[in-house]
Amino acid sequence: MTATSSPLLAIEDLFVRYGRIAALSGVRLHVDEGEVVSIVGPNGAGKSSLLGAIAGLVQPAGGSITFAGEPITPRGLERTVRRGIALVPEGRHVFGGLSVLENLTLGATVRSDHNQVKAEIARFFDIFPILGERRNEAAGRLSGGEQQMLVIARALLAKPRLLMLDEPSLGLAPKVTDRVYELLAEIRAQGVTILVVEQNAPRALKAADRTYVLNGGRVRLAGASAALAADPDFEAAYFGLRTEAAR
Ligand SMILES: Nc1ncnc2c1ncn2[C@@H]1O[C@H](COP(=O)(O)OP(=O)(O)OP(=O)(O)O)[C@@H](O)[C@H]1O
Repeated sequence: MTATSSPLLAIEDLFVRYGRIAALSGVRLHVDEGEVVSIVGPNGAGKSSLLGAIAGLVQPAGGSITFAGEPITPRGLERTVRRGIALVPEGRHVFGGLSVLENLTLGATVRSDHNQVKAEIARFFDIFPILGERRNEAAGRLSGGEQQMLVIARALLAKPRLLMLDEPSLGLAPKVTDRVYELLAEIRAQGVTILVVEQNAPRALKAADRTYVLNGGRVRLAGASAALAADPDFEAAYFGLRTEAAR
């Protein structure tokens, strides 16, 4: 058992390498239960590698990841889901040939409370009637925004303690992005902890309690999102420039 004050997710000195490429070099971060935490950074900063390591999909070259007091070792996604971690990867991976309903049902394969699952799917269709109306249509025919809602709902049906999202606003119009972030606020209100990766820094800073700025595989700046939004060093950290303080 963990002490109640321990973070839900704790990462110490994490290294990830792909051959000679260092994707992460000594990352340290934590996420407390009930928090929304964002990781922002440009292309190639190491954001997806970080989520991959937490999800047990990427083998770290060093360091430790602890979730709910237990070490995460790369043993595949199903094990991760059973642990209580759900990952919504970049790029809205719906099963295009399967129906909307079949996609949702797949998210709940680790559960045996089938009536509860049905009730949760019905609730989702209440919130997004358009997806309810199209429940028997192929998911591949939905718009990008609808597919994003569907993959988030599918991840939630595994009843995660930690929901991780990789660039949920990528390629979506601002209004659709608003809707995605409204959905995340509703999910947070249900008590789910959220770790969201974004290149869209203003959006992430608005949504998250705390933010880490990642660049070149290292955390360059971290703190309460409101404070970072006003920090004159924020842009320099994001773009990997030297900050005033470092000069
Ligand atoms: N499978 C891989 N093989 C080799 N290099 C990789 C692999 N995956 C990522 N990299 C490299 O590792 C570094 C970090 O990539 P990563 O995808 O984690 O960053 P990111 O911040 O998520 O970027 P993006 O926003 O472009 O997805 C980059 O230099 C990238 O080219």
